[in-house]
Amino acid sequence: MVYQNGSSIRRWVHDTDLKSNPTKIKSEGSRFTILHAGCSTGFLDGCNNFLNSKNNDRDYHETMDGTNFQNWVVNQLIPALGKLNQKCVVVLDTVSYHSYPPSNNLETRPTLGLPCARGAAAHQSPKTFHHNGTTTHPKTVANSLILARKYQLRQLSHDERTTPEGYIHEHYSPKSARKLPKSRSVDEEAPRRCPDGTDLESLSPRSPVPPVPRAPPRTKLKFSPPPESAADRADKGSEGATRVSTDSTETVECVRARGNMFRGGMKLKERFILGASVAAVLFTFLLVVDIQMDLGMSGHHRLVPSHGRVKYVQEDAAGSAYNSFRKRFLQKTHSASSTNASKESLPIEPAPNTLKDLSEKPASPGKEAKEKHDDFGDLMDYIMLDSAEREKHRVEIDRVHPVIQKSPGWESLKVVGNPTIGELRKIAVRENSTVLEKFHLQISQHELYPADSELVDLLIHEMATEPIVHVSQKTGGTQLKLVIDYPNSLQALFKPMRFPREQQTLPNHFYFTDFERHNAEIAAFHLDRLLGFRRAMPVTGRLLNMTTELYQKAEGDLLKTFFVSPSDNLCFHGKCTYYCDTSHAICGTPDSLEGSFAAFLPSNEIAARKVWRHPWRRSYHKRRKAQWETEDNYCSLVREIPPYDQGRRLYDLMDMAVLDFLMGNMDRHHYETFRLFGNDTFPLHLDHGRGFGRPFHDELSILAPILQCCMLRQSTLQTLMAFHNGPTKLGEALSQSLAKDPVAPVLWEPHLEALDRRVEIILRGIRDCLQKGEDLGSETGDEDT
Ligand SMILES: Nc1ncnc2c1ncn2[C@@H]1O[C@H](COP(=O)(O)OP(=O)(O)OP(=O)(O)O)[C@@H](O)[C@H]1O
Ligand SMILES: [Mn+2]
Repeated sequence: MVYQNGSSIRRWVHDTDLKSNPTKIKSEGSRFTILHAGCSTGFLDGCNNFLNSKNNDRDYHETMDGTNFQNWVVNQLIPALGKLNQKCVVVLDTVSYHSYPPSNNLETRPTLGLPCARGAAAHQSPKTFHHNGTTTHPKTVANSLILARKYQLRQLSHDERTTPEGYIHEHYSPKSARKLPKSRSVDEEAPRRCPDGTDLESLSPRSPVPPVPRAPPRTKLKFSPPPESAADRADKGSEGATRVSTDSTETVECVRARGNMFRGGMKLKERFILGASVAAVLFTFLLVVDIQMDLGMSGHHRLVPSHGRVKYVQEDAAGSAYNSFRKRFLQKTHSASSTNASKESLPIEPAPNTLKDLSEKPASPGKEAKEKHDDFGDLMDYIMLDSAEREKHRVEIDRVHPVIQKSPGWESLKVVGNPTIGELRKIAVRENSTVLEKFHLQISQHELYPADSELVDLLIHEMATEPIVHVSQKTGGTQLKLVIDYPNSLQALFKPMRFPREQQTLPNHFYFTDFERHNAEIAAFHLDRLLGFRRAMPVTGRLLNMTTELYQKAEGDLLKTFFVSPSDNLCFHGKCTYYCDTSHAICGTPDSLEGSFAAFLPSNEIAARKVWRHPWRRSYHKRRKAQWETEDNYCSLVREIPPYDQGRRLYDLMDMAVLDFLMGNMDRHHYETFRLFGNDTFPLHLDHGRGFGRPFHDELSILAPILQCCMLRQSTLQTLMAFHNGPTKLGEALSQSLAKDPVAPVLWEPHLEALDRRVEIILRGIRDCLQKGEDLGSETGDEDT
């Protein structure tokens, strides 16, 4: 069936088309049913039959019925087959109108259309598919190729109707979806006979067809989780193929026995080969489609063959410091996490009247906090060792690389050999250079700004207070972002507030379907600075007057998307790949709107950026796992590949993992560096909108780089230890830093508490790495941790 305007419910979405909005098709238009026959050389001439549907209620039986089908067979198919001048096998599925007149009684139904084409399918029990969530329509279970294919298409299209944002665009009955087309076990019991009851054997005086080898009946096939592997699919496919060949064989026999329309002298072997090759071609097609659709959201990575076989995580895999830490961690915090889980179960916490109320509440996990403070003295001792002693320790524990590393000399490089953009581009700071220009020119190979930078505060102040002169939409990325122009070429990237601070990640949302939070962008900048990374552009919050500062400064397409909501709030939705429609509009109260303003990065002319795929990127597919989740020694693979094989980059990824773990950001798919600094430069910390979503849950998998590689930059470890041992804990420090922001309090209190808890978890992970080394003597094949 084809819909005039495409179907809003059933759609094939190509990988490259994933960003388009499947809900866009509002009206499907007329529906056409196309009847055709094809073979290895293409569609048969004169076999096309286009039926304009009588209704649009998705039940095509109003249009397509036994009469139409028989007319088509008699008037089009048979003459077309005749013209071929060779013997043919016709493969059909088991829908009711292939037998005429239609009858629900499968056993007694006369088969006037194509007498024997139904094969043994009629003996199987009916199966229920759900259409459109409302009607239930009984069909026979697929045992022919075409129905087997239909089944798989449904399975695929269900997956792919899920946008990268995870929304499913059709009501889909998981019950029916999870049922596999029944295996041949039913057929095997059924006598080999034609559907009208005639015994096939009795019809055929010749020796019976030799049994076709079949795949052994599958005991159980899993769908999700764990994800269906390529091997599963291959199995399933071969099963389908076998079934088809069997059916075709039976069909051929019936046809021959009756001397019916397909009388001919084609050898049985040829027929079998023909049937099997048709099945193989279709199966290959299905597999290709499956692979294409399941590719990630973007591009390929040298580490990951795009359609590489998905392996399952082996919990006890050798070399998996990450898994062992996770196990130990989960054991230790089992009781604590159950209380957290209950807090999490509410999508939105009953918000306290004000955030102040909340901070006055006694801290809930007090009991644990009162436990003896672990100062991680052992880690401190390790830090104190000189390199010779560390080397000794390293040899003692048979480790191939040090856990904690003074970064290869880059701290000293910061002073010497740390060129700035201004120096490399030979652009001097002028008297009348703007603050943002000055900021851009001082960005250096190793950091965005020095610890004592005055420009950062100036920049933040300007972005928060300067008048807005122009507003336009930023292209790129998936969410709505605005480019804000101020006087003196100051520019900022604006992300609007969409949800209240207390809004948590919805329990059933994936990280890639999580909300974007403007306050996370602000807090991430402050956190990055506190941790001494200085790899995030300065961000400030600001309360806008939507009428005067957005609406009046916007133009063109953006302007057209402004409207007044039923509650008289001013709203707009802009144009973007997702969430840019009326139902995802950004609304003021009535026209004040909060947002984050990030200082704009230097233009491409001054400092172009290179985009890198993050080696520990998640799969962005709800059932697929990424390679790092399944590969025992993933880190050693990464270590071999430039730029991770030398210099600072791998240590920088560990830092990024620290930052992301602290704020619970799982959305680190790519990162960017400035090209002009080469490879030995820092990755920019950009895009933190999905951080700070689950304050009661600590997502250990974000620490995978650190725990799999067992490495951390020493300066980062020292910073974490300093926050852990006080006097000022990280949560407190962040709270103080954020207090100056115009939209303070920026974070909901539980996020600040989470920070201190997470600092300790990182330290425990590092300790685990060091200690695990000592256990190595008793374990085999674990040298790499
Ligand atoms: N401060 C900035 N100044 C200029 N460009 C920026 C800035 N921050 C980000 N960008 C650019 O805009 C792109 C999109 O930004 P960002 O990743 O924050 O948005 P997003 O909608 O979350 O994107 P995605 O959906 O790809 O995660 C970035 O890849 C980056 O190249
Ligand atoms: Mn993003």
